[in-house]
Amino acid sequence: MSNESGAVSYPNSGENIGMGIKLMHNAYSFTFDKVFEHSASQEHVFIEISQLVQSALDGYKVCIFAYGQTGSGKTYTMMGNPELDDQKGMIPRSLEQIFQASQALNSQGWKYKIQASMLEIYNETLRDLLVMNRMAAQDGTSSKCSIKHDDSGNIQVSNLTVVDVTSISQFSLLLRQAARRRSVGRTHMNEESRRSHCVYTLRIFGVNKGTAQQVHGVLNLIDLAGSQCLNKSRATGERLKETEAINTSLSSLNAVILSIARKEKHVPFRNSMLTSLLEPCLGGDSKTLMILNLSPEVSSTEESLCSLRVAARVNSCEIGIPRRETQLGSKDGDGQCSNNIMLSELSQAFPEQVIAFRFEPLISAPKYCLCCIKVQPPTLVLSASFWPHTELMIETTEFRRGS
Ligand SMILES: Nc1ncnc2c1ncn2[C@@H]1O[C@H](COP(=O)(O)OP(=O)(O)OP(=O)(O)O)[C@@H](O)[C@H]1O
Repeated sequence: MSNESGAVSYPNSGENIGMGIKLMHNAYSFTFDKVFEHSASQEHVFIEISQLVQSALDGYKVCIFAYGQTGSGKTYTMMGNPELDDQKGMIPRSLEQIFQASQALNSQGWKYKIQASMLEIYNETLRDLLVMNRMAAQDGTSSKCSIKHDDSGNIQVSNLTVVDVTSISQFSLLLRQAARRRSVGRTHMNEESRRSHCVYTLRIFGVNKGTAQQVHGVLNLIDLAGSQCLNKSRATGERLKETEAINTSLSSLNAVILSIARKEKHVPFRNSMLTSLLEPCLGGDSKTLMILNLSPEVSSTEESLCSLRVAARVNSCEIGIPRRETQLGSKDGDGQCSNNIMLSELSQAFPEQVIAFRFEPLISAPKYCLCCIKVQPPTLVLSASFWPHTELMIETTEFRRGS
């Protein structure tokens, strides 16, 4: 099969196979963690991101977003056709994996609760895609969604419908409902263009009855509206207003990415709804992955080059250390752990390096096993296992961002 499609080609020798992409016959060349050729299947793409999805079940905040020019295949990649096995996109596949993996963990004492919410940002307004009474939401008689920052810097969306999801079929129904409600319009570039940014959120709460360990992970899957040159779009009226709003919010996203890449003190997260909502993913302790969709047509070269440059900048961003949200609930009687003592001992041993910790009583070990994940800049993680009245044991493991 040819390794060239329109203005885009892929190196077929050397160390960049599977990671390199070239535009306009080698005029511009880029390298990313992974580059898929146009013939790659949905399954093939999902294999690459499945480990990241899995880490939401382990208690991480995970954000996966698709970026690219209008008509380049973002919605196809993220949603695809959920009814057809080979065309299912990342969103239905992620939910299936979360459900299957959570069920497999039942045998180890884990019980999970999964909640879903779905919203779109249309012309700088938040719209709840799962609200029961859509008419009331549209005519303004129901409470409007808005972004709230709590005292600990976390972001909440007020008045957003959150649904407990108990099966894959129920989630599919919610996806269909959201897809029907998402703002779609016909444009010069795409028959069915999504005119909004869409955020699908899964909150995952896990409790282990045996160990009293709790995890709270979040999986954000985001299908951004497509960027589009105004003069190419031939948009007028409502479509023009939408295109301007989309381009403005994508410019804000680019400004945020540039600011993070330059390690500036002030990052302009609050300049748009999109960047306010993405703040915890881009500026915090999440594991974040960007999927860039490109149109291979020669006529799209200019847009493709802009998108590739944005992606290269994202690739160079250091967004912080992913943090796992997990804690040990108290256990009765025999199982009571002296957490505070152990933690303070450990913190004294390694001041300012302890960024996260988890308790994992091993089956055959004493109840007081503490596993501590420690970070030593730039990329080394020390993990220490600690039993009271025994020596601190330290081992080193390599730490990779985004894995
Ligand atoms: N890999 C693919 N295989 C088959 N069809 C595809 C693929 N990628 C995109 N398409 C088709 O191309 C068209 C445009 O794709 P899609 O709507 O996903 O683009 P988009 O980037 O989401 O556009 P917009 O930003 O305008 O919403 C759709 O008809 C879609 O089914």
